[in-house]
Amino acid sequence: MSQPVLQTHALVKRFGGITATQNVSLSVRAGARHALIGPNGAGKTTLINQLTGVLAPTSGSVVLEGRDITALSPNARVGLGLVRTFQINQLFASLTPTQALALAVSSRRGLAHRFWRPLGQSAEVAADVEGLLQQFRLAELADRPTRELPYGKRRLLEIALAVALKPRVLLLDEPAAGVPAAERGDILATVAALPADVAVVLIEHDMDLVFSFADHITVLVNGAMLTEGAPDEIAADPLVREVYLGDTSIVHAGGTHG
Ligand SMILES: Nc1ncnc2c1ncn2[C@@H]1O[C@H](COP(=O)(O)OP(=O)(O)OP(=O)(O)O)[C@@H](O)[C@H]1O
Repeated sequence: MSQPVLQTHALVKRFGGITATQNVSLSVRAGARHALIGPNGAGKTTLINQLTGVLAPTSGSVVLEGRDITALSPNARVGLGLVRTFQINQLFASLTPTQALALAVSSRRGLAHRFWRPLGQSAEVAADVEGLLQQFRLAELADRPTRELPYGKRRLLEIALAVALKPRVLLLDEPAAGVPAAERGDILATVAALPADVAVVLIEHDMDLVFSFADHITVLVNGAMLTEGAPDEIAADPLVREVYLGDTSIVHAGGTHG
């Protein structure tokens, strides 16, 4: 068993009378493929926001590689290797994938102030960018403005931008959401091929993706951890099936992959 790389200890988040995170103690091992699932309103987004530092917990702590990061800003956490996927904003939409990735790679390498020099001046940056374009199946569209890319390719670029920062822990929030069926294969394949030494925490409603990807699943219900375990244990768990009653996807996914 590898060491935990990311942990929460008795995390609690209250919004007025609502407890959106109830005493959650999560442990993500180095290199894990860890999925967080739960019905709508289970508290997945609230938990991720406390991991990234967007939300401060009411009580409890977040620990990255043994270091308490509960009080650190989102940027400081990225610097320590806790990275979530970017939403491509207006600025990035006007850049090409090559330019956007060069910006991300340069910022990791501490060269951001030199980014606006013509590309190619830093051979190391160019090599990193080329590798990411290949890895994320973006090479053919590398020099088109991002806003012209098919939706699935934009989602791939979002993951590539996060990977460009060389995370220790990568938080993937619904990478396949809204992606048309024809483009989903690319997402599944690239997510499956993420570097083995990076721990990946996936939030996803698509149970086929969850069960094809995860080696460990934590189930949240009403802000609390209902259970966790290997995918086959989760798929066979009567409590989990009860929570998903009426949602046959988990039964189907467990039967297919579990
Ligand atoms: N800023 C907020 N203020 C008040 N209540 C909130 C806030 N954010 C979330 N909540 C509440 O906390 C609970 C958990 O919400 P959260 O969005 O974390 O769930 P989720 O599992 O991500 O749901 P979904 O799968 O629908 O995105 C819900 O009851 C929600 O209404």
